[in-house]
Amino acid sequence: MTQAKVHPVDEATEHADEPFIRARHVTAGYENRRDHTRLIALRDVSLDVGRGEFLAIVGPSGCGKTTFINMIAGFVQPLEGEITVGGEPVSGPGMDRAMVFQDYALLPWRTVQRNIRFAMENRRTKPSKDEQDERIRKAIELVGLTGFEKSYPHELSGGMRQRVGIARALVTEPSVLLMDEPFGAVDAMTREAMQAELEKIIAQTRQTVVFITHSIDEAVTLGDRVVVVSSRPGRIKEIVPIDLPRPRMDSDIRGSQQFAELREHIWSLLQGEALGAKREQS
Ligand SMILES: Nc1ncnc2c1ncn2[C@@H]1O[C@H](COP(=O)(O)OP(=O)(O)OP(=O)(O)O)[C@@H](O)[C@H]1O
Repeated sequence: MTQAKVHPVDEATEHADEPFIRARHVTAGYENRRDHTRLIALRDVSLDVGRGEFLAIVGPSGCGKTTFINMIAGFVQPLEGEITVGGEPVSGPGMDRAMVFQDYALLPWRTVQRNIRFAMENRRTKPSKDEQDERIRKAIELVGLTGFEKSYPHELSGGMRQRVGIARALVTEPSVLLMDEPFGAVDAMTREAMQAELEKIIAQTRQTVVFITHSIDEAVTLGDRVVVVSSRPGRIKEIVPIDLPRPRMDSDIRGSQQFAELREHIWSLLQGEALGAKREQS
């Protein structure tokens, strides 16, 4: 893999006060046409994400995390409020935003190279064939899959498949990377390796990242800030700044007192939510 220039934390957060993604009083939900009811997934969420910031989101199952990033992606429209990216209201999907899914969402009949090319096909404005080839080569190099261009997904491990998913997201050179529990399906060791690689990749590409995870460790390891969402209908419970130096995969940082305190604090916020949800059900 190409050696990454790893940036210190103050560089990563220097733009955090210059909002790039803005959610203003966003409420989202889903209509049930059969019984004419409406489920509110998220209520009155306002949040700014700085350009180049890595924002991690944690919260109990069903609190609306996926709904939130689907709104940034333009797949779901808010019932109330507005989301803007780079000052423009989000009205649908666009090349400036790319999603990485937990289940990789690769096309099994296509090679690695052709899965990545897929992101640039069927677009109104797309790069020339030569430019596409060059971008695919670079993306494959960035995620460390050089030599596997002609492999099919079934010939790859889970971690390698997700690297293809990441390369496919990077190849359109989006300004925003949306990641929905991207390492949830890989084993614990691969997960740690992928976290380290993602940290290096983002240090090079400098995208703004919104990253959903169920792992507090992962959120503290990767995030410039961690948003803790309450149980459904999701609201922002607390935004925790993570002022740890990078790279965070360093064992001195992950084993530090400060890391442990942040983990403990987020855990206590989430524990309250899990217990709250139980009380509501009984
Ligand atoms: N397409 C849909 N139609 C109807 N209801 C939906 C739809 N998508 C999500 N929901 C509901 O909206 C709520 C929020 O779902 P969402 O997937 O956003 O939560 P989440 O926090 O990402 O959950 P998890 O952590 O389990 O992935 C849930 O109650 C879910 O059942």
